[in-house]
Amino acid sequence: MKILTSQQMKQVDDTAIREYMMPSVLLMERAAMAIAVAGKKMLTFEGLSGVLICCGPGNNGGDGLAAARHFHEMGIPVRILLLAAPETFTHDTLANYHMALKWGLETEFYEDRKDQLEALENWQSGQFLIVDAILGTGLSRQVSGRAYNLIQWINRHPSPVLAVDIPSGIHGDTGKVMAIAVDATKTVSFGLPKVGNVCFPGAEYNGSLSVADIGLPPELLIKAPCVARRLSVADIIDLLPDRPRNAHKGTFGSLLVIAGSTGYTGAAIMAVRGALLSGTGLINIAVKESLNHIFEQTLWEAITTPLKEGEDGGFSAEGIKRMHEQKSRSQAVVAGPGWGSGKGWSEVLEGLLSQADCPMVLDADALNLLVGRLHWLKELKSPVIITPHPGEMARLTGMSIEAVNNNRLKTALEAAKQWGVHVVLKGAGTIIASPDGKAVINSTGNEGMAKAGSGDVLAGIVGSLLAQGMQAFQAAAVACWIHGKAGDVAADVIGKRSITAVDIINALPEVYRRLETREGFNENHAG
Ligand SMILES: NC(=O)C1=CN([C@@H]2O[C@H](COP(=O)(O)OP(=O)(O)OC[C@H]3O[C@@H](n4cnc5c(N)ncnc54)[C@H](O)[C@@H]3O)[C@@H](O)[C@H]2O)[C@@H](O)CC1
Ligand SMILES: [K+]
Repeated sequence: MKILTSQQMKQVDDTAIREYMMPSVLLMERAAMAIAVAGKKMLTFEGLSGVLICCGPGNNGGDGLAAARHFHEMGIPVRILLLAAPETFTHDTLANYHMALKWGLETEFYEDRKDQLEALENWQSGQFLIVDAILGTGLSRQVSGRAYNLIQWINRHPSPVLAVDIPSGIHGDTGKVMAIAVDATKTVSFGLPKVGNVCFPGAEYNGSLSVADIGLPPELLIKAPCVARRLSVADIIDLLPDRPRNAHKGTFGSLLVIAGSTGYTGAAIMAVRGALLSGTGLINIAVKESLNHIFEQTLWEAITTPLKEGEDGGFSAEGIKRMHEQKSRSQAVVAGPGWGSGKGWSEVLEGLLSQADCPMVLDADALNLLVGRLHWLKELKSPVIITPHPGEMARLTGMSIEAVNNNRLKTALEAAKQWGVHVVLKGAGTIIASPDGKAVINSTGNEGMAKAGSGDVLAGIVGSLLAQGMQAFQAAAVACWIHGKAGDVAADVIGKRSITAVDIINALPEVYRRLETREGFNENHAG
């Protein structure tokens, strides 16, 4: 599914209005009907007896005013709170304001007075639904003053909240919370989801997210430029490499994992286990000689290449030579998990990047080594995928973690373009960005996966799919989906709190089994 910026969505709306002769009030009417249908279900489900609709001056408020008519026609008591004077309304919002009056509805101005809100609280004995039509994709500045206070009141009130298009206060292009945002129970977005609906932190505020058809011409939606996409189960099934019946282990590629050091052997083991269970034919793990016995004993299915150690981490010159020989026999490399901070690893990394003759995943300590050495990524011969979490991304870019998180999509896209690598910016709603400007926002996974070792498993899955011949961007996006889904499957069985990286690994077979048997997964648009 496509994800649009506010501007891209507006372009679609404008083209529908100008070139497809769709009156803008008709689009608003369809949007309002979708809100009324969703709202009616919430009223029934929660046993509520009225709808309080909070309307801003823009078209988002117009959707709310039009929805008021539909609720009224359904016989549901409606109360309309206006945040701005009608003189400031957009054309269609004003039209719907007048229609609401003609339909016999009353409106009241939000005075920002305590007694007004106290009186509201007891309306319908407090049993009402709140419709948030304060701000939509036209949000352009920090929320302050009366709008801030009303949103604060909405968030404190026990009523369920239905957000129109996007929760008010979430920036449509970034997902950033503009000082405050409505914490919705459900959000109905129109046409296609906006970045703010799917990018965290904004995505957290949707509650459950659905996308309503408001009658925009299908061919316009198909042609519409988008800033990112979201992969469905069908996409994942489509993208996964075929497994021919007459395959041999060479068919499924050979992966070299360069990982682990004293204190961090677990990281290497988890990366290899993630890769093993993702279908690679042959896995070779390049490790320090002194640690070899650990891998021999724990990773029966992998081959180990014990290498002479360097003075401060990494390998000796002879060890590095052997590592390159092994690399030349591999279709993909995973480097970095559990390296530790020894300076010797920088030689290993520089060598890998200067002779990058197969696709490579750089994770964890390999990323820390790249800080201040991003020029090593210049003139890469093969695709490189980096998998930073926001902290690593902040160190790599020199931005603050807050700045990274406030614009995750743009940060990943710009880094990918500037450094010429594929970027997997981890965290809720992982962003996968390519150097040529493509992006995917991942929909799977849960907070239970925020545990040490989880990233190592992901690096292993990406490496495995690369070794099986997938293109770098697709391998990264599919791996993130599968990794997240394994976390979701694990959460279903043991709950989120207790999930460990090993549980994610153990859930991988079930994820692949369901994909292979095309067994349905519950799609969750809100991710
Ligand atoms: N034809 C269309 O374009 C359609 C638009 N639709 C709705 O229209 C919305 C977009 O409408 P608009 O572009 O009018 O934008 P909004 O309705 O989001 O509001 C923009 C207004 O809010 C003000 N504003 C911006 N930031 C503010 C802040 N922080 N605090 C207080 N006021 C602020 C602006 O000055 C402007 O007056 C969508 O989210 C969707 O709900 C739907 O009706 C479907 C069709
Ligand atoms: K809204």
